Amino acid sequence: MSALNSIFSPALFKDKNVLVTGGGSGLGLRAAREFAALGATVFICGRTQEKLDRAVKAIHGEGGRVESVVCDIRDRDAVVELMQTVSDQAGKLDILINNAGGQFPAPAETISAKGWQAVIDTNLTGTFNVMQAAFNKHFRKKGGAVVNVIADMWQGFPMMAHTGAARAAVDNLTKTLANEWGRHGVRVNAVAPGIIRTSGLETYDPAVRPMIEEAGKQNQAARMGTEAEVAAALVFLASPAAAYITGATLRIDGGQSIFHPLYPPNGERVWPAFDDENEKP
Ligand SMILES: CCCCCCC/C=C/C(=O)SCCNC(=O)CCNC(=O)[C@H](O)C(C)(C)COP(=O)(O)OP(=O)(O)OC[C@H]1O[C@@H](n2cnc3c(N)ncnc32)[C@H](O)[C@@H]1OP(=O)(O)O
Ligand SMILES: NC(=O)C1=CN([C@@H]2O[C@H](COP(=O)(O)OP(=O)(O)OC[C@H]3O[C@@H](n4cnc5c(N)ncnc54)[C@H](OP(=O)(O)O)[C@@H]3O)[C@@H](O)[C@H]2O)C=CC1
Repeated sequence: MSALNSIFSPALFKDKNVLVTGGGSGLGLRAAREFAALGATVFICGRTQEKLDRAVKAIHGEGGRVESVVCDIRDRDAVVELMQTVSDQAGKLDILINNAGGQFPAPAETISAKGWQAVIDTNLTGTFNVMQAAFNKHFRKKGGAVVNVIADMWQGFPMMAHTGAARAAVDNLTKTLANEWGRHGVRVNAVAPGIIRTSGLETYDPAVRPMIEEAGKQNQAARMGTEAEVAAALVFLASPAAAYITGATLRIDGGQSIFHPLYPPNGERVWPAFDDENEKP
């Protein structure tokens, strides 16, 4: 069935139910399409009905099974209800892709109290709300797999102090919950995308886009990542191929997070003569 040229077996997620938060757009939508194409029944959630409706239409158009639920992950009660809806409609949840999130670029000194709180509530508390509710309703008894989507914040996250702090916290939560829930058969991992060309980037102020375009080339691939490249990692970590992987964070960033001044991106070299010497046939 797959219109996505997936390298994974088409029945990989047959009889599996997957929840993708923020599945109405960008990375979440791409992941939802991949899971559906690989046989899963997919639930997507987000705050905006129209976005979810468009996503459902797209996945149905590809022959996939998908349901949508409007839910703000910051609202604990709504998240508990979301898990009940999955239970009522599908009986169980097997995989959680904790992808919903967002922030706004701003120098730290300008972030308002409300702005800080909104980003922490969304990316840290919201992500925790969904994991906790999924565990209590579904995973405690039957196990499952969680993949959290965080960000490349290992060198700090200039212009993104709020989300850098929240994502570092989720990196740590990933390890904590992998330990706490392992005995219940639950694996908890994360992916850390670098800069990925998605519709999400278009929500940012046009004034910062040139900076993002430039930052997107600062990696060994010298380009932004694609939604498909992140979705492939999400599928892998959620699949039985990753049965022995838990508490890990996979960086999908073309090497952005391991930037080294001796080997900057774009093939530039600090000592070209040395390089030329080595490259003689
Ligand atoms: C910088 C170079 C490197 C770039 C690397 C990029 C890597 C990451 C990319 C991505 O993640 S892609 C996109 C993901 N999608 C988004 O980020 C979408 C946009 N973000 C959101 O919707 C966030 O979830 C939100 C901002 C937390 C929205 O929360 P909420 O709906 O509650 O927001 P509001 O009620 O509108 O605002 C609350 C509070 O926040 C302040 N605020 C919002 N936007 C801005 C802004 N652009 N600049 C300054 N402040 C902002 C807003 O003003 C409110 O505070 P007060 O004004 O009332 O004090
Ligand atoms: N693109 C990139 O370069 C990178 C992205 N990321 C992260 O990856 C994830 C996906 O981003 P991307 O696809 O690029 O951007 P999008 O903005 O397209 O995706 C974010 C999704 O999350 C949903 N969402 C946001 N806040 C909430 C909330 N409180 N409750 C429920 N759903 C919510 C949005 O839907 P709605 O607004 O309808 O609620 C939207 O569908 C985000 O966490 C993002 O920060 C991380 C690193 C880099």
